[in-house]
Amino acid sequence: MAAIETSGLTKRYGDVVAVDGIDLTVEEGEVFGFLGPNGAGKTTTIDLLLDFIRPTEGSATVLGHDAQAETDAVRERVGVLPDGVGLYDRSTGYRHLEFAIESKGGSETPDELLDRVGLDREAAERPVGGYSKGMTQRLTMAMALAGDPDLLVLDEPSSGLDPMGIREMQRLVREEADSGTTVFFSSHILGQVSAVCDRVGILDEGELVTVDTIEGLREEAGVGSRLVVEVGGDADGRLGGSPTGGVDLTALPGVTAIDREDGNIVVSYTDAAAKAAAIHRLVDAGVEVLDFSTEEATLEDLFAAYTGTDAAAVQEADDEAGEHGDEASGDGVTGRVAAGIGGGDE
Ligand SMILES: Nc1ncnc2c1ncn2[C@@H]1O[C@H](COP(=O)(O)OP(=O)(O)OP(=O)(O)O)[C@@H](O)[C@H]1O
Repeated sequence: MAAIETSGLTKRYGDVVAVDGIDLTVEEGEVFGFLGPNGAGKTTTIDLLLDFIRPTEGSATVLGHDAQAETDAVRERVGVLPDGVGLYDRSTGYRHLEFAIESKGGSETPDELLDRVGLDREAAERPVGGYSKGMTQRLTMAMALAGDPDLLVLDEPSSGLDPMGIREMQRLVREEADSGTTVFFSSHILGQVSAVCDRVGILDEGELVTVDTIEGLREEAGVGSRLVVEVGGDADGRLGGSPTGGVDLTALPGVTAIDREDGNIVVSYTDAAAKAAAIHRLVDAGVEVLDFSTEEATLEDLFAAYTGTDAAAVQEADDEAGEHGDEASGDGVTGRVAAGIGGGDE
């Protein structure tokens, strides 16, 4: 049974097609990254899965239950970290956790959940109205973990976290996955998705443009990486004039092209294992390898290849998120991405 299955899932608001005929399967136990620029339709899709809104067309099942007809069964088994959560400002962190545990029929204590997300107990005694964005995000993550859900739905979970907070969140996601929980994780921050996800779906203007592993995406998008090998003076003789002469590097799995640039041999590859294999093959052929370096295709290149957007703008948003963490307002990052890559509505 799939953890999430959608068929032609569509949501229109007047002329705006927020989600456009999505067919998506997320397998049980996987960590699935739902990646897209702001305004791509990520939150709308999540809201459809949880029956916060109704589809214009199409259907969805969550953990085998119809998302619209069996909402209670779905919500019992799903932990949700929503984008822009509404907490009760005057209630303490503890009160929120007690409520979450009770409503999910959980057996854990609030302290256990606090420890898992790294929120201290003294903070949990205070009303949440005074929390920073990062503290709020940790608390809502703790609430999502209450009752040991079978599926975790995290909408931009790293929003407001500093780099260490982001790493802790990623560790939590992997821990949950290791214990069998399926994780559906939306983000516009590419590095965060690639660090934890088994597979990624890229959403652009409401359409699911591709679903694959990160490696698979690299291969399919043709934005491979390059190995630049500096070779000794007699290399040309050994290589017989062609880029690598009798040394057939293109036969290596994951190698897509061989070129010569400024006397160097440039191996383009989509599989990291090809790097060492190419060096060994050259050395075995008697070529003098003086030095080598790699130029990795960035995730920004990958994202740009799929969404036709500007990789530099995506990189800027990624950097911004990493540098400012707790201080950065989600809106600041949102505005920059929307302006840079044109996917937003703000
Ligand atoms: N209630 C609504 N009424 C009208 N349009 C809406 C509504 N909710 C969403 N939209 C539009 O649907 C599109 C998708 O929005 P959605 O919030 O799902 O995107 P997103 O990928 O989650 O982006 P973000 O990260 O900015 O939240 C946008 O163009 C948005 O303006």
